Amino acid sequence: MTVLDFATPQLAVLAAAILIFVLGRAYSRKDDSASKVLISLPIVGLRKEWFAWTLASLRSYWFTKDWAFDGYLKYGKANQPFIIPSLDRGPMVIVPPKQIKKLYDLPEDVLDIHAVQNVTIQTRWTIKDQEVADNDFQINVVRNQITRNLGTLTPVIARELVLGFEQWWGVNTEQWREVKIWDSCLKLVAGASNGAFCGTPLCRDAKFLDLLRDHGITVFAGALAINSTPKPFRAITGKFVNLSCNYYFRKALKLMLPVVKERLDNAAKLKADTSYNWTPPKDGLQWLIDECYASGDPAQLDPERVSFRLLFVNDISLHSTAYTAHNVILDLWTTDPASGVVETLTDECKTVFQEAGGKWTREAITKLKLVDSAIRESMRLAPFATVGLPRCVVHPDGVTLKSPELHLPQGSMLAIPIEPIHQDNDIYPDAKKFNAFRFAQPGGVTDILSSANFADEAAQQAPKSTVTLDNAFLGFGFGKHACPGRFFALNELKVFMALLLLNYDVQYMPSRPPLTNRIWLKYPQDIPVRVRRKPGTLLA
Ligand code: HEM
Repeated sequence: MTVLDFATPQLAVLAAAILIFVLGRAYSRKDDSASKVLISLPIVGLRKEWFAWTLASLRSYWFTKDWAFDGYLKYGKANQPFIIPSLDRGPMVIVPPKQIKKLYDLPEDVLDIHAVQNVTIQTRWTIKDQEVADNDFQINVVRNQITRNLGTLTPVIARELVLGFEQWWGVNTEQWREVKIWDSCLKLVAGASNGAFCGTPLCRDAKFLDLLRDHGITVFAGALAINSTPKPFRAITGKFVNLSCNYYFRKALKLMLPVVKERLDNAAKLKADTSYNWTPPKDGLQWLIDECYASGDPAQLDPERVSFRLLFVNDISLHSTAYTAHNVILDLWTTDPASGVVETLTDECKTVFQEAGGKWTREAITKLKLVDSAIRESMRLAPFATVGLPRCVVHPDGVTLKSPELHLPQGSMLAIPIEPIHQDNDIYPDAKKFNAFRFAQPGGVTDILSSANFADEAAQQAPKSTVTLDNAFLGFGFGKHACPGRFFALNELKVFMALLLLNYDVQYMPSRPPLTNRIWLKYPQDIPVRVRRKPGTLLA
């Protein structure tokens, strides 16, 4: 017997003891001054047991959704904030619906989003070029040029979606084809979005589109893994995630760099000589380059940095849009076929398309009111987070709420119970049901807003587009940091649905395939769906 053989059981016990202690310390919030005050709030999910916070944090991996609904019914609806432990974010103060407006309109120096976002996606490890995260003028491009130019971009998106559907869903009008719905939505959305972001050849390069998918998922899943690792060990997870993100970045860079360099070269020549024979394309990449020039900082024109900005816009837009498209498909083709919902939507698309002279333009797309309602309804039922929109109280004096009187100290992490609000029967009658036309009916919206919780909102009675924000529909966020890409996303989703409804049959599924819930996140399973091209179909 060697010394090692003898020592192994003792060493294992010692190592386990140290690990439990470190984990206990890491997840324990007792030393945290913010937590001391917050502990006075009701906590859902915490048991009276040893290492209570550690164990509750670990359980949050499976039970966050249950806790959010329990706490919402017990406290949130009575306008009482409550806490749920969370593996990756520590104790989260769940804001009751009536307090959302007051809190989420507070200035940045009181309630911060940037530091929280940097932690949420662990920019230190996931974003190779920190300048892209810190000086994020790609957001301006989304908010301004991309949104203002939807007229130019809509035919491009339609063209790429037609090609994408033909490639991934096929053109056979006789035989059904099985497609993995999540992956095919990712491919379709990546191609269409990049038609608008950077045009051909990249938007048709299947390898590039897969890399966008892989980089995005590595950033988000990697960040979740880092945040779920006890603090003393985060650098280990971080390094691993960093290597994975860089691997996909390098591969995507190889494909992006020649395109970006050519653009920068042409843009520089045009700047130097206005008679230079080149018309700048109207797309996201070109507007990014314009912003780089506008910054007055030559370092922004580095081709690798510009490429990373393009990749970053994909990171923040691809999965959320594909997730929504995938949910709308699952919601529509699990409605009762006898309800005629799919046929009504198809008729709307046919009428609008014919009136527009057989072309999908921005103007035509805005007329698809029923499709818009179906998308908003699907986003209501399946937001990507059970509790989301995290913010941190950063002001040294904290934040004091009135009725009920409550002080939230500096360091408090806030989040909104998105799914419980979206599924509250007092706000949305028959809330668990997918009612595709709920938001197209003025009466339906009035009923929602005149519910007891939202009586102060009852004035807004018009039917609501998916891009309209309110504190009972949080799919695109709320307040000044609500999604600036929502106009682009909705426009793209409507083109997507119109092309699908006009050109493909989808086989009805017996029941709505469930989403997977892990911590606060909801994500799709890659369900096979049977599709077939309609004969004599209308394309773009
Ligand atoms: C259906 C698709 C989408 C969904 C569900 C979605 C959802 C959201 C949500 C909920 C937020 C707010 C996060 C918070 O307050 O903490 C957000 C922010 C953001 N989204 Fe989207 N998004 C979508 C598509 C897009 C697209 C297509 C783009 C870009 C073209 C985009 C760009 C952004 C940016 C830049 C922010 C950060 C805004 C800021 O920090 O001020 N999103 N998105």
